[in-house]
Order: sequence, then C-alpha cells, then structure tokens
Amino acid sequence: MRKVVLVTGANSGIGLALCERLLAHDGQIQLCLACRNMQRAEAARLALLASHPESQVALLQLDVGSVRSVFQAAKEVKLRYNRLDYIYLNAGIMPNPQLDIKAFFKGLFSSNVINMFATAEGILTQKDNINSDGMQEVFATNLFGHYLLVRELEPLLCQPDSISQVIWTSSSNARRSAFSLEDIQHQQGTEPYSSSKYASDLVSVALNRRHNHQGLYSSVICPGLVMTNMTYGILPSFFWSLIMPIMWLIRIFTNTFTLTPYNGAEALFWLSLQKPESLDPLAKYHSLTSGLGKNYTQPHKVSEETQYLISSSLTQPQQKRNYIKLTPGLQ
Ligand SMILES: NC(=O)C1=CN([C@@H]2O[C@H](COP(=O)(O)OP(=O)(O)OC[C@H]3O[C@@H](n4cnc5c(N)ncnc54)[C@H](OP(=O)(O)O)[C@@H]3O)[C@@H](O)[C@H]2O)C=CC1
Ligand SMILES: CC(C)CCC[C@@H](C)[C@H]1CC[C@H]2C3=C(CC[C@]12C)[C@@]1(C)CCC(=O)[C@@H](C)[C@@H]1CC3
Repeated sequence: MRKVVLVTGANSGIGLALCERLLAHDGQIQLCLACRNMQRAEAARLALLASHPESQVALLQLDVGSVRSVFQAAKEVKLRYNRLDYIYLNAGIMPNPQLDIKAFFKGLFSSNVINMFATAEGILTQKDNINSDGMQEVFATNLFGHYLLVRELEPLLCQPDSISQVIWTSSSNARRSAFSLEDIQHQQGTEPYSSSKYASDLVSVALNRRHNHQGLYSSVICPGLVMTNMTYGILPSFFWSLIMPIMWLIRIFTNTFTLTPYNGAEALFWLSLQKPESLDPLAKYHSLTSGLGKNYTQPHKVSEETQYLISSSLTQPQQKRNYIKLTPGLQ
C-alpha cells in the first residue's frame, strides 16, 4: 500500500530536503506538500518531480498561522485521503530575530561556549506580531495551527489496525525558562520561538499519552543549526558567507552544526524508518553531523524539570485549562 505523507513548510529548507530524501528512499509514497504560498509550493513540486519523475507529489494550501486555513486544509485532506501514515509538522517562523552581540562575545570566552553554539541560549530574542486571528504569530504558526491540524486529522491518524507518526520539527533552542503555563502564547516575553518549541515538546508527550493506544505516535526532533531562509534572517547572507569557514571549523567541536538542509533533515528521515513503538516519547531526536561530514541521529532525554512539568501539569485538570487560552473570537 502506498504510504501517505504530509509535510508542512515543504517548499524550502529542511522541509523540502526531507521530501527529497523521502522520495529518494521510496518513490511509491503519496507525498503532500502543505504550503501557504502556492507559487512556491508549485516550484518545489517541479523540483521534486525533476529528480523523481515517476513520483506522486500533491499540493495542499495551508497557512498554519490561520485557524480558518487549518480547518479548510484538514477538510480537504479528509476528502482526498482515507489514511495518513506520516505528518511532519515542520513549518516554522522566527520573526525579527535580534542577536545580543555583547552576550555572544561574553559566551565565546566562557565554559558555556559549546552549549551557546548548540542552543543559542541567552543570545537570541525575537519581536513577535499579532496575527489576523488575534493570536501571537509565533505561537499560532509554530504550535497552535499544527496542534489544530492534528486534532482535525485524528480520524485519519487513528485508523484501526494501522500505525501513524506525527513528527515535529522542534529545536534545541526550546527552553523551560522561556515557557510559562500562565502565558502560553508568550505575550510577555522576548523569546517566543524558544517558548513555542518548548510547548511543542510538551504537546508531543501529551499526544502520546492520549493516542498511543490508537496507534498514533508523536516525536520531536532538532535539525541542528541549518543554513535556511530562517537563519539568513538572523544575520545578512554576506556575513554568513564570510564566516562559513569558521562554521565548518566549529563543527569539529559541536556536531550540532549540520549546516545543510539535507543534513538537518537526518532525524526527520531517520524517524520514518523506525518502529514508532520503539521510540522514547521523552526524547528529542537530534540530527548531528560529525567533523568529517557523517550524519547520524541521537536521542536526548528531556530534562528532569520538564519530566516533572509533564507529569504534574498534564494530569491536573485546573492547569489543563490554562493550556489553550483562546482569543475571544475563537472561543
Ligand atoms: N534552520 C535552523 O537552523 C533550524 C530550524 N528549525 C526549524 O525547522 C523548521 C523549518 O525551518 P527552516 O527550513 O530552517 O526554514 P525555512 O524558512 O526555509 O522554512 C520554513 C518553512 O515554513 C513555512 N511556513 C512559515 N510560516 C508558515 C505558515 N504560516 N503556514 C505554512 N507554512 C509556513 C515556510 O513557507 P514560506 O516559504 O511561505 O515562508 C517554509 O516553507 C522550522 O520549524 C524551524 O523552526 C529548528 C532548528 C534549527
Ligand atoms: C558561528 C559564528 C562565528 C557566529 C554565529 C553566531 C549566531 C548567529 C549563531 C550561534 C548559535 C546559532 C544558533 C541558531 C541561530 C544562529 C546562532 C544564534 C539557532 C537559534 C537557529 C534556530 C534554532 O532552532 C536553533 C537550533 C539554533 C541554535 C544555534
């Protein structure tokens, strides 16, 4: 049977590289590129068909940052397919990133330098926007739209006698300290990206608790630092080109500098080959690339603090209510 695979944010970067790798491995899959911009989606489809002319690549209009679009797209998916084997929740944004140069140089000469390069802890903030649904844009795009999509597609994902995988592109930038149950949209802080990725790690655990018995398994990955439109938004591209030799050098000390979308997609691709029952629901799977350019995937257990948060908050009804504080228009 032809597996059905849906990828959000499939028209560029890690999402597109993943599609290329999935088709190279199995040309029989039914691949659905879920993108907000249909011109860019068509360009991606043509690029994929150029290298895999026999493959089945469909397009789906989806703006994950819009509740209406998510409902429409889910409806369309239910009309087109009667099963969904893999759903990659990969679309993501980091608007108006600000690099704290002073903190960066301070970190460079501290014992925390490797961690700083792997996670950007303490050196990166963003300025969020409000979207047309009245929600914080980063939360709505990176987390909420994807969550709604999974909920809407439950009938396809939880088919009797079949297994499905939900795979989130999270980040090692996800940090407990950036996330608050009292402010899940991160209206108050300056690290909405970190907060949204941490929230996706929590939601993934919750999905496993809720749906494993129905054959739905959820996992999170970190692709490492990858040169994509997202990272080109942090520093100007000429600067990245200038420091590229340094980046290759840094890779000798931290294998988290995967750098190319192909390498960054390693853990996403690797997960598609695993038996989901054998995966650790409390792990984040990291794409890593050695100094010699070898790709591999490694699980990192979530912190004890996170495990505590999961076991206390996901089981207490009064705190559950704080999870999704919808805007008045959506209630
Ligand atoms: N690059 C990196 O170093 C890292 C990236 N990640 C994560 O990887 C994922 C992919 O990002 P990456 O490939 O790097 O960056 P890109 O900017 O290349 O890809 C992001 C993709 O998401 C899509 N997207 C953004 N907003 C929406 C939306 N509202 N609805 C639908 N699609 C949308 C973009 O579409 P469009 O072309 O229309 O903008 C694009 O296809 C993200 O979740 C990011 O957080 C995690 C860790 C590190
Ligand atoms: C390497 C150079 C000499 C200087 C580059 C400094 C910073 C621009 C980078 C250092 C660590 C990087 C990083 C990210 C962005 C660019 C840096 C801050 C991410 C936050 C990109 C998105 C993610 O999700 C994370 C996994 C990345 C973590 C590391």
